[in-house]
Amino acid sequence: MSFWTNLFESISAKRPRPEGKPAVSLRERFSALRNLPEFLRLIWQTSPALTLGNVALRLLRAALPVAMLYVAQLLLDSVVHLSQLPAEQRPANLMPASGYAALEFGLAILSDLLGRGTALLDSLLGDLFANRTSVRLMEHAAELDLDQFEDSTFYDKLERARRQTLSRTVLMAQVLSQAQDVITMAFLAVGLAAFNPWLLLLLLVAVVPAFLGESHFNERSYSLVHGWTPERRELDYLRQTGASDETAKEVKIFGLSRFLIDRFRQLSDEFYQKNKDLVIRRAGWGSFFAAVGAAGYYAAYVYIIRQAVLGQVSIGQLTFLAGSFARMRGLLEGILSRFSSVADGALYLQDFFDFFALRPRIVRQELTGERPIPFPRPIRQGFQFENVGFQYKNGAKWALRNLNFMLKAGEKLALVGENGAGKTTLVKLLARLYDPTEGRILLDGYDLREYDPAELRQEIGVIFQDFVRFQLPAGQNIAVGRIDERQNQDRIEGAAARSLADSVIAKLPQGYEQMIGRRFAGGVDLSGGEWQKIALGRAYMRDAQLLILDEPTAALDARAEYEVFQRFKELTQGKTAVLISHRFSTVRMADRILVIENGQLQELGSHEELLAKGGRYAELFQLQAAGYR
Ligand SMILES: Nc1ncnc2c1ncn2[C@@H]1O[C@H](COP(=O)(O)OP(=O)(O)OP(=O)(O)O)[C@@H](O)[C@H]1O
Repeated sequence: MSFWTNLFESISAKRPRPEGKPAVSLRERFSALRNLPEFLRLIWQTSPALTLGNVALRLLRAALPVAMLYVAQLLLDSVVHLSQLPAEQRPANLMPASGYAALEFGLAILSDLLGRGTALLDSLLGDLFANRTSVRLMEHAAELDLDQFEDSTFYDKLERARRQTLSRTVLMAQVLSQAQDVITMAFLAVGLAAFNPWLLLLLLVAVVPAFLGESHFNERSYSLVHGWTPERRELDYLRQTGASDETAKEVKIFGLSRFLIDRFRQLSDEFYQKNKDLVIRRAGWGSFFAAVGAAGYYAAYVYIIRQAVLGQVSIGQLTFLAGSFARMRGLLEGILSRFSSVADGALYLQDFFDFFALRPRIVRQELTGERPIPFPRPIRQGFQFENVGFQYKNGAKWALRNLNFMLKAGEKLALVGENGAGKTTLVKLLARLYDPTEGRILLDGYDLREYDPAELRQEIGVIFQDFVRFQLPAGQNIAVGRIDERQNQDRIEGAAARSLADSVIAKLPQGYEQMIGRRFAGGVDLSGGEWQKIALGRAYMRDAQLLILDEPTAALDARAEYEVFQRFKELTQGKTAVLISHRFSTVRMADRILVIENGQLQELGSHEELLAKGGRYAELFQLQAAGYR
């Protein structure tokens, strides 16, 4: 005990632990193995036929080594027997030996075929499993809440779960090979134990140190990689920012590439150094343990040869035993070292399952016991904010507080306020991307949380100021507003006409089929205002009862903006709408205007009322008007 403890302490003496990240204990590694049954279940679900085939081939392969060794023993003994016959009798007695030789040849061919068969099934099953897993990861990520995406520990989890997609297929092959080798071992052990059980013990002594060493270094490397997840994310970010179409413009103008490259180099060098120390120590100790293993093997070999010399075993048995011992040593070493990589794989699986264990919190809730509450069509009263307050998880202050007002059905409400006042946050609460931290929002008398979030979102169309520029054909870029209608060309063109995107698309060489954005071959990029018209088209694509436009016209020229809003009033007749804008020419078209300051409601009323009141709105309006005079 103390020898090994000292040994391992000396191995790890000079290695600083990755900052703040505790190493993974052997117990944790063992307990991570409990993830394997679930993992195997997932593999089985991927393809029962491929899994069964794989297992069957491996079972056959497991029995082959002992069969081959045994046939070799018979062959040798019969050759020795043959050599002891008078020369003239030999040709007539060739049969058993040549039969064994043919059998051995057959087994060798079979072994090769089975090896290739399992490799093939492994690769097919692995590919299928990796694809299914990626799909499941995407599906699950789609179910989660926005604030979960804004949490960096969540991202680290997602990152580790994603990164391991490939290694999971390796893990699968390892688990299966492990089972196969254990069975082969069992066959060989029976033969060896029948000869002398002490040889089995010698075998363990020869191999266990190598296993412990391997296990120790695997644990170190898992801790290192695990502890470095945030930095690796940063590395990816730097790599991407340094060379992507979205950032190239600013990186060039500001001359940022040196800054980004230096940071990348610094981080990657640091990781390289840490990893280098580890791999060097691992190689050194690995050689030492291999020597211990070899000494054990040769001790056994000498013993078996001695028995042969004493005439206690035949030459055939000598080859069988020496072969078995060598083979078992190889197998046992393989099993033990694979055990630690399987245990590591199982630790990574923990990240994977942890990610799937995350549950969205924004779901339908039963608050009044009346369920399910169908979404009102049409909305009769509107959205009532009752003392609504909201604080971002990672935000120090309240983004919104004490909000009390009614967004009436059919009303066009404009939100006005300085940068960071809380306008976008209010809109996110309406779409239930977040739930209020305090207070509640009622829709026609029921808490928003009582409606099905998916149904709610179907009835709300939001175009955010940072809308996504999808790298898709123009028509599809509008169709994302109602993706199930993407084949409905009339609807797409109707939406484009309302948002003025039709004139943009008319100028594109391939019209609605034109790929936009620069990411893919043949893509054409648009100006900021042209993109905005496309994004606005998404709002019209959707037949929603509540339309929210968060600074939808910021990039539009004056004429386009005027036209957009003229149409907007007509086209959203009877619908409820919320507009966020910093342009008062737009804002004044709304029925009522809500002024937010520091997350609090400051004023609420029509343009005329607020001007007459001479408060904050009047002040901001005059300020902007003065700029035009
Ligand atoms: N995801 C987030 N996590 C933490 N804080 C946030 C987050 N999003 C916004 N905030 C903070 O909440 C406050 C309100 O932000 P919000 O985006 O609602 O402002 P806004 O009125 O829409 O501003 P702008 O006119 O600049 O678009 C700001 O102080 C902002 O820093």
